[in-house]
Amino acid sequence: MDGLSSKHPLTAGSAPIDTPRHTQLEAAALEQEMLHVALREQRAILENAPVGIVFTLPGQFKSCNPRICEMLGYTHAELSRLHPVDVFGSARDYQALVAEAYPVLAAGGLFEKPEHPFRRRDGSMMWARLRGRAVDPGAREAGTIWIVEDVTDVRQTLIEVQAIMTNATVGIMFVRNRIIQRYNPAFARMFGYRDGEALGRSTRIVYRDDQAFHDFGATAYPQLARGIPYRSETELVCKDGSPIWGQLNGYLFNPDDPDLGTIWMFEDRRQERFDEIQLRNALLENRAILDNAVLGIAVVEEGVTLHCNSKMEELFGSPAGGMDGTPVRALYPDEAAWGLARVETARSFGAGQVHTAEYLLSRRDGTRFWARLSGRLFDAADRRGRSVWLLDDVTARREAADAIRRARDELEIRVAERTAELAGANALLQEEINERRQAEARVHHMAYHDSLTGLPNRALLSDRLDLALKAAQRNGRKLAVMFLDLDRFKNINDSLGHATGDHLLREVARRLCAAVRDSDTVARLGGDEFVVLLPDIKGAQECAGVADKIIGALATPFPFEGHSLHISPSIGICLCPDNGADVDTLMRHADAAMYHAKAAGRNNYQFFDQRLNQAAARRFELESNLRSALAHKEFELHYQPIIDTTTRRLHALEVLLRWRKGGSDTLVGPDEFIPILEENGMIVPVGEWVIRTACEQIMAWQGQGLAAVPLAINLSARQFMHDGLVDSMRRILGETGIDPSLVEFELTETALMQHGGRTLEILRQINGMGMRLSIDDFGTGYSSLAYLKRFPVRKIKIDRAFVRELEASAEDRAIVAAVMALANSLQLSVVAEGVETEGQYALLRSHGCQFAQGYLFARPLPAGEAAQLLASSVLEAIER
Ligand SMILES: Nc1nc2c(ncn2[C@@H]2O[C@H](COP(=O)(O)O[C@H]3[C@@H](O)[C@H](n4cnc5c(=O)[nH]c(N)nc54)O[C@@H]3COP(=O)(O)O)[C@@H](O)[C@H]2O)c(=O)[nH]1
Repeated sequence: MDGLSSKHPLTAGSAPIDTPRHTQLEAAALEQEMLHVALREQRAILENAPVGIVFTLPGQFKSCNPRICEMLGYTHAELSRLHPVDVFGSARDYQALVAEAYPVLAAGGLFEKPEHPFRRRDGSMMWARLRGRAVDPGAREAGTIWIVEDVTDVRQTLIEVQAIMTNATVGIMFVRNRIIQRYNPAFARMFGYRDGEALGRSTRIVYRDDQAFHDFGATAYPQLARGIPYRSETELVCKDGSPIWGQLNGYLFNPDDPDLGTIWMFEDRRQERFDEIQLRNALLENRAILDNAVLGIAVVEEGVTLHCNSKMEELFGSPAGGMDGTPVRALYPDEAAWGLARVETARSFGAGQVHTAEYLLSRRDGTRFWARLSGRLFDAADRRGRSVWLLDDVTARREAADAIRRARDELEIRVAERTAELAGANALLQEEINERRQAEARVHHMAYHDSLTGLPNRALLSDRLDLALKAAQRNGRKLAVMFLDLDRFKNINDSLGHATGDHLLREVARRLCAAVRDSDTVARLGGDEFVVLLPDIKGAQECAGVADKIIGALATPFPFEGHSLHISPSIGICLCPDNGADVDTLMRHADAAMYHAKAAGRNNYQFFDQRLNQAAARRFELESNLRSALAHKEFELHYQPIIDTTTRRLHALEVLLRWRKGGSDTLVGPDEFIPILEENGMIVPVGEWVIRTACEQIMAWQGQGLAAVPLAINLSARQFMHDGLVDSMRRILGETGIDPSLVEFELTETALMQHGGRTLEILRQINGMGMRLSIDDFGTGYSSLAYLKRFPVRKIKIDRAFVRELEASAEDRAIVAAVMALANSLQLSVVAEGVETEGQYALLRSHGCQFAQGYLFARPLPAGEAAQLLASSVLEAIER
């Protein structure tokens, strides 16, 4: 490898020349000189050659130039000592190259290898282009000359370029004379060609048609020729004819040598174009939306309207584009409104929220309208950044809302008023309901209770008795019904007045209730009639105990307004089941027993027995017969004389009613039937009949020429209370033509007291007609000086109860004396009734009694007999 050194100079290869000696010498010297020159030149070439030159013998470097040392990093001496294999990557690599090169070298050919790796002294690899030629192809040991060209950098560059080509996402194509020289995988993918498929083909294949191919060439190549890269976005076509849109960039390889061709890079921008189209469409759509939006839309930045839609301009009365670049402040009517809007907007944006509010805004012409604004920052992080605002004219809505609010307020007022009215009405209604309920309760209570005492009435008693009967029958127990009537209550009531009577009844009710158990029922049937129901009783003995208790309870006088009232009961007792098993029977039997108690002297109790039932039956029969008695003309009048005690002559006749029951011979006395007539009200027509008949009788007697004596006609309490009494009397007087002074009416104290304030008026009317009045049964009631003074009565009649014992009773005599004194002081006449003995008569006369009536003089006489009495002879008999 030192063949390039001076030890073994290479020959010039020229042949010896046959010249003269000196000439030969000179020629030789010249030749020598020329050889030296040539040798120096060659050495200079070898030493300065940019490629490595090595002369190898089998297994050794014979010689080499500096460049190869430089390439491999060895000194010349180091390299000379190496075996060639040392500069190869491995022995196998060396062997492989020798095996590859030897046939070529042996054949005298030039062995070439574009690149082969060698290992440098520092271990790094060097890629070199190898060219070798045997010095003597026939003699391997003659050695081989190798030219070694370092292509490491070029190779690296090629690798890098290849890598770029391979991995580029853009399509790259090398073109020369519009023929495709090379293209990368990306190009192949984009245009649908396989590797190498498009090589050598015209670039026409990427154009739509010839015209496009031509047009492109006409545009691009002149530009490239001027050294200006070609750039454009263009549409090409793929192998399958589909269009492909992309960015096309073209360059000349070497502007100085256009023939080297061009390089084209194509970036597929179909997606971007699609996105752009989409974006453009979206923008167009947005623009259309904005322009057609019913809301005003504006973009605002730093208090300035950047742009807005046509609706916004319309709302503010601005021409197209008139609001762009104008301050938002101008949209507000004043500084205060603008300031408030800013503060509120800043607060919302600061909180990362959309700002929504309603503001009064100002149009371009100064008019105002209410707008609902809704602003949103483009970037929530940039509070001072750009914002978009939606604006809606809500004036109409607000006015409508105001109208609705006003209407609602008015409605609420009206509703409140109406509610108040309704509440009032409701309260009234409620009050009415309550009143009605109370009234109903009262009515119900009244229906079942006695209004005076509050005790159960007949109806409620009947219910309770019915229930008690069923319970008693179910349980096999007894019950008792006690019928209770107050003795002489009528006298107290008539003489002391209703108020006293009422008070007494209430007190009696209270004491009765206190006397029995709570489980017993005390009822008031009316008047002075009470019933006590004992629903659970063992027998008659227990009943008698209760009756005694009641009698005891009422025995204590009842104090009232300074009076000490005495009352006693007559009690009739009836037991179930002994005396009856139903309500009617028990009530009827108890009633009958009560009458029996009355008959037995009052202030006692009597148990029912069947005989009483018969009496009750008779009473019932009487009552039913009485109803037809008047029509059947079964009544007749008897007349009892009243004599003047001074002359013992007939003074008057008392008219006494008799009932010829059923037209029989026996007469029924008034004590038996008058109470019944009073009870059923028939006393009014019967009483009128009595007055009329008596008057007619007088007229008849007068017509017969008999002496005219006054007639004393009894008026019962109920008759006196009847409203038609006075008219009836006036009618009878008129119709009979009787002298009114011949008619005298006898009224009991009871009757006089029962009519209250009307009594005096009626008495005056009777008196005013010329008829006279007297007080019957005087002394049995509450004989009051006051009414004697006030009432227009002429006469009082001492009850026969005081006359009966007159001879024996000093007390009765004292009473008669007192009555006489009273009558005298009031200038009243006195009639004593029931005079049966001369002794009684004498005593009465001695007390100054002017008139007397009794069996001593005459019994009540039929009209015929009374007419005879009127004859003087009979009068003589009376006078005796
Ligand atoms: N409202 C009416 N009441 C009338 C009428 N007719 C009668 N009466 C009243 O009936 C009661 C009973 O009357 P009478 O049975 O007729 O008894 C009268 C006399 O017979 C009776 N008398 C008369 N003298 C005696 C006597 O000496 N002893 C005795 N034991 N009885 C005698 O007295 C009755 C008259 O009483 P008076 O009326 O109080 O004067 C009786 O209360 C009548 O009032 C009538 O039409 N309407």
